[in-house]
Formats: sequence, structure tokens, C-alpha cells
Amino acid sequence: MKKLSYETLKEQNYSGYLLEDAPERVLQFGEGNFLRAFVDYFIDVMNEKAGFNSKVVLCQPIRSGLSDMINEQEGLYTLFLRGFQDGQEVNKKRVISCVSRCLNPYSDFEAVLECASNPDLRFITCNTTEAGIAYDPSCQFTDTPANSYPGKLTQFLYRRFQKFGQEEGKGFIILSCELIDDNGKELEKCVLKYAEQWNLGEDFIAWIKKENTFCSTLVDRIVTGYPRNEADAICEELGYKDNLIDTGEIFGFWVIEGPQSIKDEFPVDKAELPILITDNHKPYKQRKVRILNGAHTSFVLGAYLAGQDIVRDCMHDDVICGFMNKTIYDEIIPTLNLPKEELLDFASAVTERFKNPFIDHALLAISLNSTSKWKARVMPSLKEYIKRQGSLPACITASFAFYIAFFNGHTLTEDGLVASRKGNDYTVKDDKNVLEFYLAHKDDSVEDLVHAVCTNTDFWGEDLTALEGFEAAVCNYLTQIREKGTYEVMKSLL
Ligand SMILES: NC(=O)c1ccc[n+]([C@@H]2O[C@H](COP(=O)([O-])OP(=O)(O)OC[C@H]3O[C@@H](n4cnc5c(N)ncnc54)[C@H](O)[C@@H]3O)[C@@H](O)[C@H]2O)c1
Ligand SMILES: O=P(O)(O)OC[C@@H](O)[C@@H](O)[C@H](O)[C@H](O)CO
Repeated sequence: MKKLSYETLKEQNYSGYLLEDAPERVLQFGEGNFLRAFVDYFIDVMNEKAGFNSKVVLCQPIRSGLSDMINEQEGLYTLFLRGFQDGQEVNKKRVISCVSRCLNPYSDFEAVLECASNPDLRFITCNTTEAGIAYDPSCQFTDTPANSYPGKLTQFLYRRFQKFGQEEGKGFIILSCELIDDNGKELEKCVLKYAEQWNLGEDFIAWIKKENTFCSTLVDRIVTGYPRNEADAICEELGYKDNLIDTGEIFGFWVIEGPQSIKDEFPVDKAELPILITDNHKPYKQRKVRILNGAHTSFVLGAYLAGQDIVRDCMHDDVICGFMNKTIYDEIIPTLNLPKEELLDFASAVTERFKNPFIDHALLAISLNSTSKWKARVMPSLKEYIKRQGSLPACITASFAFYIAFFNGHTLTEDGLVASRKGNDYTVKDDKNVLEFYLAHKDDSVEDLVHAVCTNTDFWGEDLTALEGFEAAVCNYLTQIREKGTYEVMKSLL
């Protein structure tokens, strides 16, 4: 079978939208599934509907990645967005043609730096996971490339400054998509730190601040990536081999914090895209992280221990879905300040999104790094609920016991901490220090384990035993989990 290329599509008389040649106006750090199903999809639609006429040059942020595969397919890949829209099942296929090529800075960093000499380049987009926006002082200006993403970006911006530093309007609009708080501002802070550390000069620092706009953004779309189980059948139907098929839900929402003038250059309205440009992205972020991600993190670990494997099946189980809804409607929403109607609409859409018949969202995938996720996504609801109601939120408190039960593994391997569900092994994945902690406490009594977890200020940034009644309530739930399982605990809370 022929592989996907412009030539293959021509031979097939492909009649969908394609943009073979256009100036590279976007540099993107990150070539993963999420960016390709979200940012690059939006750019592709802007090209088609709003004359954006831009290609995206990708830069692989770490040593291993997809650059060869992407270049072999001339940047083309097939995206499937699937789910329900207005009560109808929808399966939208689109060949994305906005990507020109993918550069690997570890084999040819100069090729990346050369992009800085392209006068058309105007946007930088990125998603380098929660780990990517980090300041690593060991990075040097002379490294080819600096290992950290902000280090690479600083090297790139310096080349731009050298080339166009005297001209106005030649800096970048930088759209950061990482799921950390204030992603754009954090990225800017790291870049400025490198500029200082590397003595790149006051003029460069002034240019960074004046000519570049670092936007913090909130992203929302469930992206499930390459459909391993269906890929052969899909390629058969497409009539070409596509190693980069990407899949996700239809829902998508991008909130960009920045000046309205961005729209003059980034025609999101003209292309009728679900992209909001606003002076404050935080309420949207809070709504999404607390409700959607918070729901995931609070029910997924208990549901996994109850025998479930994917999100959709949980939505068809009255007990688990009931537990999740109770958590959202009774314990999370009352802690948020946005208009109630908006919160309820968002929450009800979340349940529908989780039921998406096309999305097999694995509970184990969501369980990755649950310690920091529980802290960022669930703990703020716990604390705000206590502050507002003067009592403990039962489901959220139980979810902490689910988290402990899930992490109560017995053997550390290269892959993670091995634990058992109903006699079968699964692997807990989290930072090494977290896994080592749980290994050291593997044989603790309920009381000792809960006490050790609650008082681990490295995990939570504070001592959770200071929350009145919390430790005792978690002990009670963990005891019940050990006696009758997470499912019965969820049931008892409905
Ligand atoms: N998949 C989703 O539904 C979804 C939705 C919203 C946000 N996200 C977030 O997007 C991120 C990427 O998800 P994905 O599905 O594209 O995964 P992926 O594995 O397909 O891609 C990961 C990308 O991150 C880069 N990367 C990995 N570790 C890095 C590091 N230490 N420093 C710099 N770059 C690094 C990789 O090079 C690659 O480009 C995740 O952090 C996820 O939380 C995912
Ligand atoms: O992607 P993670 O691992 O940060 O979190 C798991 C899910 O909560 C997450 O992927 C959501 O589905 C996504 O954030 C929806 O936009």
C-alpha cells in the first residue's frame, strides 16, 4: 500500500482541502498527538476558510520523536474527530496539510535556527507536556541545542533578534498550550532567566519584552492519538498507509489570553473556530481543570480498582457515573465562582463527552502522575468546599482514599510500581520519589499509611492532617475499601 503523500492523494483524485505550498508562518515546538489534533487542525481550517495561508514548521522538543515519520509523509496526516453533535453521530475525517516539515534539533539545530531568518514567521506554538517549561541552569547558550525547551526557544529568539532586532513587528506571538498554570508567563520567565544567565544583553531583553507576546492559553479537547486497534482497517479504507493517523473528540475549545489585535493576524472568528481571545483565561481554566480533569482524577482510580478500564464504560455504570456526578455537582461546582448556568452547562457536556462511543480513554492513561494531578486538580475543590461549607466533601475525601489504595503497590520496576487489582498486576506511574515513598509504606496499617501520605508536604505543599477530620475520614474510607472494595464505597456515597 502506498504511503500518504501529496502524490498519493493526487493519484486518488482526493477532493478535500489541501494546501501544498505556503510560507512557513508558524514554528511549533512539539509534534505530539494533541497539538496535531488541536492547534494544527485549527490552523488548517484557518487556511481553508480564512486565507491564513500558513505552513507550520515543527520542531521536535526532545531527542526521540516523530520527525522522520512526519517528513516521510510530507507533513500530511489524517485526523478523525468523532463523537456526537446535536444528537447525531459524527465522524469527521480531514487530511491535515498545514505542516511543512519536522526538524530534529538534536541532529540539525542550525536548521531550526535558520527559521529565525524567515521574515514571514510570526507565531510560535508549543506543547511540551507539564515537564517542558522548566528552567535548567545547566543549559548553556553554546549547547546545540540547549536541552530544555525554554533554552532552545531563547537560542532561537536570540537569532531572530540578531537578524531583525532593529525592525518593528518581527517578534512573535507565542501561544503556549502546556497544562501548567500561567503557561505563557512561565515560559517568558524562563526565557528572560536564560537571557540573563547567558549575558545576552539588555537590548535583547528589552526586545523580548517589547516585540514578543507570550500568551497563556487554556486548551480543551480529548485526543486519543493513533488508533492502534483500528489503524489497519482505517488505512485499508483510506487506500494509503498513514502512520500518523490522529483521533480525538469533536469538542474543542481554546482560550488565548492576549490583546484583541491578535485576531488581525490570527483569523479565528473568520474561520468560525471555537477559539476565544480574552484578557483573562483563568476562569475558563479553573472551570475546565476543576470540573473535567478534577472529575477524571477523582473517579478514575476508584473505578479502575472496581474493575473498569475505560472512561465510557464507567459512564454506563450507574454507581460510578453517579459518584462522578455527585462529585461534580455537589462538591466541585459549589466551590467555583463562575455563573452557575455556565458551570452546569459545562458539567453536563463533560458527561456527554465522557460517553463518546468513539473514544476509548484508558483509565490507566489518566492515572499517570496522579499525585500532582490530585494536588492541582482536586485539592483546591477540597479546600474551598471546607472553607465555604465548614464540612468535608464526602466524595472528594473518598477519592483521596481511592488514590492511596491505587498507589498501594508492592514491587518497583523500571516501568513503575506494580500493584494488584483483583489478583492481576497493573503498573502505577508517577515520579520516582512518589513511587519510592509508596514502596516504603507498602505494608503499613491503614492508619500509618494515611498518616504518612497526608503529612507528606512534598506531595501536597502542606500537611493535610491540618484539615479537621480529613485524616480520620480517609482512614475510614480506606478501611472500607480494603474490606469491600471501591465500588461499594462509591455506592454508599450516593
Ligand atoms: N491527549 C489529550 O487529550 C490532551 C488534552 C489536553 C492536553 N493534553 C496535554 O498535552 C500533552 C501532550 O499530550 P499528547 O497527547 O500530545 O502526547 P504525545 O506523547 O503525543 O506528545 C508529547 C509531546 O511532548 C513532548 N515532550 C515530552 N516530554 C517532554 C519534555 N520533558 N520536554 C519537552 N517536551 C517534551 C514530545 O516531544 C511530544 O512532542 C500532555 O501533557 C497532556 O497533558 C493532552
Ligand atoms: O492528559 P493528562 O494526563 O494531563 O490528563 C488526563 C485527562 O484528564 C486529560 O487528557 C483530559 O482528557 C484533557 O485535558 C481534556 O482536554
